[in-house]
Order: sequence, then structure tokens, then C-alpha cells
Amino acid sequence: MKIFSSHQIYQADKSTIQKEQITSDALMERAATQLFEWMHARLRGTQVNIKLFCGIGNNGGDGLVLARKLHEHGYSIHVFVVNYSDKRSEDFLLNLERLKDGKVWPDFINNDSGLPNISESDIVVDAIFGIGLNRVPDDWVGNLIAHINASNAFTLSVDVPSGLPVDRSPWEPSYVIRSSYVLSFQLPKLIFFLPETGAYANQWELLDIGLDAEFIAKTETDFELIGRPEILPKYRPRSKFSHKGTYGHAVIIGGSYGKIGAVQLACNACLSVGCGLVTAVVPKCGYHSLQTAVPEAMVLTGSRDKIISRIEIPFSPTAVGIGVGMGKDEDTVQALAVYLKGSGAPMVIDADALNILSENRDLLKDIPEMSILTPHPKELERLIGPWTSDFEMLDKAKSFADRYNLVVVIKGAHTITLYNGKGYVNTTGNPGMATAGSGDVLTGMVAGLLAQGYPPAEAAIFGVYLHGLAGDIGASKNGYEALKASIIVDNIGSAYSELFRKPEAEQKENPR
Ligand SMILES: NC(=O)C1=CN([C@@H]2O[C@H](COP(=O)(O)OP(=O)(O)OC[C@H]3O[C@@H](n4cnc5c(N)ncnc54)[C@H](O)[C@@H]3O)[C@@H](O)[C@H]2O)[C@@H](O)CC1
Ligand SMILES: [K+]
Repeated sequence: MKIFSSHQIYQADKSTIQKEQITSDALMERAATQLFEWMHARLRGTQVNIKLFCGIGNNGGDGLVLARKLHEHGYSIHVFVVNYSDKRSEDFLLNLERLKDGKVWPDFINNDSGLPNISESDIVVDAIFGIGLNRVPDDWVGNLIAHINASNAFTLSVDVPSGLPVDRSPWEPSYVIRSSYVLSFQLPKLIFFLPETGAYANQWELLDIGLDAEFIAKTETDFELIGRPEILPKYRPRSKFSHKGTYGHAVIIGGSYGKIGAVQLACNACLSVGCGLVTAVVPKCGYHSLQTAVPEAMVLTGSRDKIISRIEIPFSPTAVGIGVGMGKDEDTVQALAVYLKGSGAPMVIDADALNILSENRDLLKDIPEMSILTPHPKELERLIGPWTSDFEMLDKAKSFADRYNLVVVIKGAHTITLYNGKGYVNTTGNPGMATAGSGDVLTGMVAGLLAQGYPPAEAAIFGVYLHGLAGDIGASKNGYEALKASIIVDNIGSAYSELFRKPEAEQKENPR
């Protein structure tokens, strides 16, 4: 699903209005009707105090239409107009009149008004600012927002949490509504997925307000949300007359004394994702444990006992995963430097290999093009330098990826894969996956997909999705805390099955 910028959302609104030959207030009515139906379906007439805080733009207009509908259906409402500007939108004004026609008289809050009482048992509707926010709210509006947050009342935000800009970080974090639930129109907003801003929209849902589908389909976006519909077409089915050679020979290079487990996890993951053959390249100390723990894998060792000092592979691997548990010994750095120059195989670069690159920046130019780098935020910072906001981080990481023609996978709650100027935002995974070895599993999975012929960006996007899904299935059985990396590997098969599971409704229609 595409993630639009605010500018693109306004264009989609405009295009819808033109194509359907409707007025903008008809679109507002449609949007707010969806809001009302969502609330009505849950409240079913329950007499609870609903306090609606409406700005003076179209987000406020949505709030006013919602207020009218709630009132018409007998709900107990109290409307506050947050009067932060005299530039009221036409549709706001129109709906203010309609509300008054229905004998609802809002209270106007200005910079010299006191703060209204809000009880914890109230429901607050937050329609103060929408996607039109373009500067920091005035202090008195910010204080009102902080007051709403402090009330602990259930806060339902219309479109976005008020005070949260759509295309940048907030100017003042305490002036942003901490929504209990966001009902956002039509398309997801990037801020829902970034660590800095995602917490304001803890739970969110999209309401389909029928924006111009053709316009949405043809608009190119900087970011895309990756769910099952985006993943399924990327899947490469296995053919009946295939053999293990069909699915590639991956090599996992890594490990050092005390960190051989990382390679075991990566090898297991690589095999479980469907790779035909897997060879591990480890220091001598890893030989026995690897042969025992992963009997399906072959093992090559170098001359040193505890570290990798040379990387010699007597065949051409189909794909390589390098770095897990590898350490940063001087000789390992040299081995990596030599290997990068000579390797032609598609490559996943992770963990200590990334740290070596950060500390030996002259090696960056030797990374084979289209390699996949999988940093977590600390590793990314070492590679691209510090940032002051998530948006700056994304810009810097994109420039880095473009400069060296790489795929960069920024790991996090919503892992983002950057490739060719675009960001692919993952939707699977859970906090239980913040555990030792989880990244090693991802490296093995992506290397295994590369080996099977998935193009690099697809291997990364598909691998990240499947890894998160395996983690979700693992968590559903084990809970977050007990989820270990090896459990993620154990659930890769179920994750594949889940990809192809028919929705329940379809299953009932077509029982077999
Ligand atoms: N355009 C459309 O046709 C539709 C718009 N909808 C709603 O319209 C919203 C966008 O409406 P608007 O563009 O009116 O913008 P907002 O309602 O988000 O903001 C109101 C106006 O306040 C001004 N403003 C921005 N930051 C300010 C600040 N810090 N202090 C004081 N004033 C500030 C801006 O001029 C802005 O236009 C969406 O979020 C959505 O809720 C929906 O009704 C669906 C249809
Ligand atoms: K809002």
C-alpha cells in the first residue's frame, strides 16, 4: 500500500472531487460519516460524555460533522472549537452553521480561556489539527493538547494525532496528542511507522473514504507499506522437477570464539527459507559444534582457531551472508578487505562486517554493488553518522544507499528497506524479536533467498516480511519474552504457509 506525502493526499482529494463532480463538503461528509459509523458500531448508544475538540480547518470540520451525527443519534456531546486562527476553512464554517441549526452550541476556546474539565471516563475526539499542520502550535494550543494527554481519557484522533506533522518530526513533542486510537483517512502516514513518532499513534486504522483509486494507483511515492498483498507476487514457487542445485548454494561467513552460535542460526535460517545447499565458513573452533548443530550444512575452516583470518571458498557461491559473530580482529579486517574486492556473489553484509566497514571507510567503495546491508540503528549510525530526527536518518541512509548502489535494510519495529530512492516499510514482527540472534536469522534468510534467485531488493523485502511473520507466529505460541531466535527459525515454514492461507471468509465459501 502506498504511503502518500501530505501534498499527495491533497492532490488525491482534489482529483476525487473533480472526477466525481462533488463538492469538498460532500467529501468531508463522507469522511466524517465513516468516523461516526466506526464510533456508533462500538458505542451502540452508550451514554458516555464525548468531548469533541475541533480546530478551524478541515480536520475541525470533520469533527463538527461527527458531532452533528452523534447528536442526531442521541449521544451526549460537548463541542469545543479550538479557535487558533481566524482563517477558518469554508467547510468548517458550513458545518458550524449546520451544527448550530441542530441546536448544538460549541464553546470557543481562545488563548485567554481556561482549560476545560476532562474526566478520565470521557471520550475525547481530537480534531484540532490534521495533515495541514505547518508550524508549531501556539503555546496555549500546546497546553490544551498537554491537558488532554494528562486527562488519560480515551482519545480518538481524526486522521492524525493533532500536533504531529505528517512529513517531519514534531517541533515540540509535548504539544502532540498521544492518541489512544487514530482513524486515518484512506492511506497510511509514514509517521505511524517511525520510532520517534509512532508512539503518538499507538493504534491506528484506515477508513476508506473512496479517494480516486486511479490517481492513487498512478502516483509514485517515496515509501510503500509492505503487507501480504505486496509480498505474495514476489514469491517464487518451487518447481516439481527441481533439485537442490536449483535453489542455490549459499555461504555464511562469520563466527569467532564464543560466537559460533550466530553462524548456526544463520545457516539454519538459510536452509529453512529454502536454500539448496549451505556452507559455513568459520574459524576452526566452530567446526565440531556446527557439524553437530546443523548437520545439513557443510563447514569450511581457515587456519586460525578463534578468528577468521582468510576467506577461501573453493567454488562460486550463489549468495553470501557475511559478518555474523565475526569479530573485528585485525586479521579478520584484512580477510574481509581481500574478500570484498574479489567476490562476485550477491551478498548480505551484517553485524561485525558492518562495523568493520564503518571503521575502515576506504573499504566502502569495494562493496559489490547491489549488496544488502542490514544494520540496526547503532550500526547504521556508525555507517552514516548521527541524525537529529528519523526523517534526517532516512534521508542520510537513502543517500548512502544511492551513493554505493546498495540495498540498506534499517532494522527496527518497522524495518525499512531502502533501495533505488524508495523505502519499503515492513508490517510484520513484534517486540519479542528484540532478542539475541534475531538479526543473524534475518541474515541467513535473506542470503537463502538471494541464493534461490530472488533479486536483491526483493530478497530483502520478502526476507524481512517472512522473518517478522515467523516471529509473530512464534510469539503467538511462546509469548514475547520467551521468543528466542531459534524459535523464529522453527516458524519459517509456518510463515510460508501463513502467506498462502485463505482468509476465513473465503475458506467458509470454499470448504475442502
Ligand atoms: N481536503 C479534503 O477534501 C478532505 C480533508 N479532510 C480533512 O482535512 C484535513 C486537512 O485540513 P486542512 O488542510 O484544513 O488542515 P488542518 O485542519 O490540519 O489545519 C488547519 C489549518 O490551520 C493552519 N495551521 C497549520 N498549522 C497551524 C498552527 N500551528 N497554528 C495555527 N494554524 C495552523 C493551516 O493553514 C491549516 O490549513 C485532513 O487531515 C482531514 O482531516 C477530510 O475531510 C477528507 C476530505
Ligand atoms: K487530529
